Amino acid sequence: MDIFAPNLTELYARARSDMLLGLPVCLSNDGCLWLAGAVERLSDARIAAMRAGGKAELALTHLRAETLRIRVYDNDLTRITPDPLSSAAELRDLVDPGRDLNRPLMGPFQEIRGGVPDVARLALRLAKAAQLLPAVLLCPIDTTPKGVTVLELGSHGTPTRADIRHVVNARLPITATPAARLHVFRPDDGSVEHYAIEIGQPDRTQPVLARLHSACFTGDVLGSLKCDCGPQLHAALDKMAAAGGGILVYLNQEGRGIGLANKMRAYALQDRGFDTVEANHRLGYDDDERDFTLGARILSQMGIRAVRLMTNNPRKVRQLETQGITVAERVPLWTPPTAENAAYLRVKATKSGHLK
Ligand SMILES: Nc1nc2c(ncn2[C@@H]2O[C@H](COP(=O)(O)OP(=O)(O)OP(=O)(O)O)[C@@H](O)[C@H]2O)c(=O)[nH]1
Ligand SMILES: [Zn+2]
Repeated sequence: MDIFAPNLTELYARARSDMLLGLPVCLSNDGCLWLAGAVERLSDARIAAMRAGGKAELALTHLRAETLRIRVYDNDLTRITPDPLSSAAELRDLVDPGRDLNRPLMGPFQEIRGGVPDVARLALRLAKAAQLLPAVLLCPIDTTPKGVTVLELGSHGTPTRADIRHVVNARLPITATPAARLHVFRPDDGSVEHYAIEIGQPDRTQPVLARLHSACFTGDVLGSLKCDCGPQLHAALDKMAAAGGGILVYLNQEGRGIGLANKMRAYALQDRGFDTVEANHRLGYDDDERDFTLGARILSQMGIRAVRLMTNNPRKVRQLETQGITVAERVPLWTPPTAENAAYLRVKATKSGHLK
């Protein structure tokens, strides 16, 4: 095997980057070839070239389909035949919920049944991994155009979770305590880095006070009043400092894993009356796209086997436990609600199963 040839993890990472660049990727399934590109990023010229053969499918998640009242035949996704003349902007209109209310009479849509939904499923997965709107254009082709990344379905399987490596750590005195260190972790699939803030010298022979915090640029950095992230972050660090030790894993899964651009799309929908869960669904995303197993792997690498986890979210507890980290205790982490975040916190409790 050619030592410079990308392995499966590296190929998927390339395909994800291509999607983000607006380049189609080639998906090969049982000898059939498809070009697949994320609608959000495709130019008119690339769409025209992809559709040169005359056939095309537009794939959306079932959640986006439900918003557009499109029938779903493939459980988690739907495929429709796009208008042969539709421009890049018109396709984007269809997939971007920010425009739904401007164009209330979209449709009727021509659903596609049969065929191979697995190709669409993989393409949607790549668009999500690139934190784009989960909507892809798929066009069958005869030969792979030069330079296009090729992924084969089935034969190689899909890559398992990439390893994550400790890169560096250094002392970082912070407001909560001068006794803090920042560790940086880097996944092998070229995705975003994650951090761990180690407070004091936690006793690893006992369950360690820990938190998995998900990035929230608006709350953590700007002090947004729409959520409780900033106050939770600082309360957690203060409690760890008061207890003499702890580890806060800072996962760069902004917006529950959909990225800041999509979170802001969701906020715009919330200003039109949708709640935090409904807004994600209208985008085509699940309400929570985070992978907490990353947190478990970071904790394991730091020599942590058991934790007292500061959270109100039972999913975090479950996912840590399935990854072999013992959650000896769940420590509630409440901050006083504000007029701006009360409704958001209520929806987390009623729809997302957050505990009191
Ligand atoms: N998509 C979306 N993400 C949001 C919204 N409000 C906050 N977030 C994100 O939600 C996440 C909140 O993370 P956490 O506080 O770690 O998680 P949690 O599920 O609330 O659980 P605990 O705080 O541990 O109880 C962050 O990634 C925020 O960016 C929203 O309205 N929509
Ligand atoms: Zn937040």
